[in-house]
Amino acid sequence: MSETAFYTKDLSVYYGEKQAIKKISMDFPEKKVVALIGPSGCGKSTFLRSLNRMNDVIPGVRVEGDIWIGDRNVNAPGTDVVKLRQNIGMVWQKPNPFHKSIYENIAFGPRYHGIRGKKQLDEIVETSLRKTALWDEVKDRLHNSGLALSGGQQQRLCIARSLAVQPSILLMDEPASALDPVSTAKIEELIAELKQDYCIVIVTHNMYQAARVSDKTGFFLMGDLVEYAETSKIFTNPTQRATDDYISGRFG
Ligand SMILES: Nc1ncnc2c1ncn2[C@@H]1O[C@H](COP(=O)(O)OP(=O)(O)OP(=O)(O)O)[C@@H](O)[C@H]1O
Repeated sequence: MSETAFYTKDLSVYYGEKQAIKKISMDFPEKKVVALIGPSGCGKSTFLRSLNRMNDVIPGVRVEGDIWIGDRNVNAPGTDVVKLRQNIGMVWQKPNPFHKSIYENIAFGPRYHGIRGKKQLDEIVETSLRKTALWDEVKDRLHNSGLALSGGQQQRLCIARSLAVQPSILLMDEPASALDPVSTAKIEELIAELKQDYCIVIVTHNMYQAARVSDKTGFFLMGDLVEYAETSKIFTNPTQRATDDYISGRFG
């Protein structure tokens, strides 16, 4: 049995009057991958973004309920959101490196959090790039722009950038949907490696991908969490009719 990395309790998210997430309670184990699946508009991304308070920046959003990491409630008013996002990293659908060198993309976060020594920053850059299997591909051009990399490399750079500030949880919103099949396979391999050290939550439209990379899967429908179980169970023997209909392609 894994320890719980964090969990939500009755988490609801509203856009104005519209309730997009309905009282979701869900636990996320350490060193496991959890996939969030469901048809377009069911609330997967809204739920994911609420986990590190990214929804705070969207006007008109209201959040109710709790997110607990140990004995700290992410939604408590006194939460330091910068520290929170250091601990809960985020990778978006489209790779979004800074308009900076490969080195600076990685060093930016640690420097922001107070690390100044060149030797230490060099080490963080190398370790982060090694963790995302990019080091050998870029070690001779660390001072070239991150934007000169291929799409797949840019996405791995963005993952490396998240890792550089030593998170314990990584949120990934369709991290491979903008990539070609070879780059997608590399991201999936990387997820399998990274889960040795991190709790990973991934939103994906691709059910094969959910089945390949995740240990647990949650099926969302119209803001509800319909079913949440081991991935093998969800894909072979779901208990809910709606889950069965979705995974067998009868809707969505
Ligand atoms: N900024 C916003 N303002 C108002 N409503 C929004 C906003 N973002 C999302 N919604 C609505 O909230 C609901 C959930 O959207 P969300 O993007 O979380 O779903 P999703 O399952 O991630 O969809 P997709 O798979 O298409 O990305 C949808 O009805 C959507 O229209």
